[in-house]
Amino acid sequence: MSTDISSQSQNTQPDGRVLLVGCGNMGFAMLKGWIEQGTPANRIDVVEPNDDLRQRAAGTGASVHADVADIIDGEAPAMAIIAVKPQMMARVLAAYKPFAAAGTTFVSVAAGTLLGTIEGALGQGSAVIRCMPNTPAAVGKGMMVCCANEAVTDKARAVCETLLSSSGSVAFVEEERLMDAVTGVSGSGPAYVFHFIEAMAEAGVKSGLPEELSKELAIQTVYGAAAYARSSDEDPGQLRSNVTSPNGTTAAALDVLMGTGRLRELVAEAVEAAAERSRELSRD
Ligand SMILES: NC(=O)c1ccc[n+]([C@@H]2O[C@H](COP(=O)([O-])OP(=O)(O)OC[C@H]3O[C@@H](n4cnc5c(N)ncnc54)[C@H](O)[C@@H]3O)[C@@H](O)[C@H]2O)c1
Ligand code: PRO
Repeated sequence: MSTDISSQSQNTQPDGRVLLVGCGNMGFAMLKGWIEQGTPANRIDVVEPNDDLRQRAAGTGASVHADVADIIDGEAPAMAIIAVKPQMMARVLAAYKPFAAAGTTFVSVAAGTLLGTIEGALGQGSAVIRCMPNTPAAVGKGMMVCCANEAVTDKARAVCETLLSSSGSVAFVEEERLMDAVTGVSGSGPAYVFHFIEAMAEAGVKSGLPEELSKELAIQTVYGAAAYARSSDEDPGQLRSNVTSPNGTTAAALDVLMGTGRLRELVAEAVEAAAERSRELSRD
């Protein structure tokens, strides 16, 4: 599903500034990732109306603005990343139409907002990429999945990949409908994993561990297992099997987790619920 465009010989740095619109949970996670991974802060503008969040963004060195009016008469950015709530997209995008007309490529991270809806709000023929990131982007370990409309040039696609890859892994899908399932797995996924960490830590306490120690064991176990799965040639099923001695402690636990109607079914149900909510948002 990924498109490897990073090997193209053309320059994939943006020919201009990068604009981030909305610097809440997801916007700030991406901003932090870009800057920590080397994107120069002095090339980034942020529009964020909330005073505290704008100050937080300013702390990265980016130029911050309370309102689009502060920048709309200036140079159009090469790329504008829109990270506001899906319900606000139409109103917010309308204010950025001049940039779209001037050739800015827009990257929307809004769940469930279709490429056609975004293009409609910015003006027909506008270049739009839909992206589903996740918050581990804040530490350079995000998963960003993108889908571009026909107006996006190969150069803009490559520039988008370069920018986003400073926050983690990037993949492109050609079929937009896949973005709903992507949202259910990697977009919302960190919340499932954080919940699993909470559950492991609570279970440790119930089994007699001190709270802080139990939390540390839960976090380090998830972190270590993910890092191992990432670097290993063996698939996760084999890695699980390697932990599981016949009739041992892990087997006793997996008898509980892998029973009929247990974790696999529960996760499938949760992922499908998120994907269905993404489809619903696209119909709003
Ligand atoms: N949080 C996640 O894990 C996550 C993951 C993937 C995608 N997303 C998507 O990211 C988007 C933002 O989600 P969030 O969780 O960061 O929400 P959030 O509420 O934390 O952030 C949205 C920000 O937009 C700002 N805003 C409101 N009006 C604005 C305007 N006119 N101009 C500029 N900024 C404005 C708000 O002040 C707020 O800080 C959503 O569309 C969501 O679907 C979020
Ligand atoms: N957070 C957003 C939501 O919950 C989109 C994916 C993760 O809607």
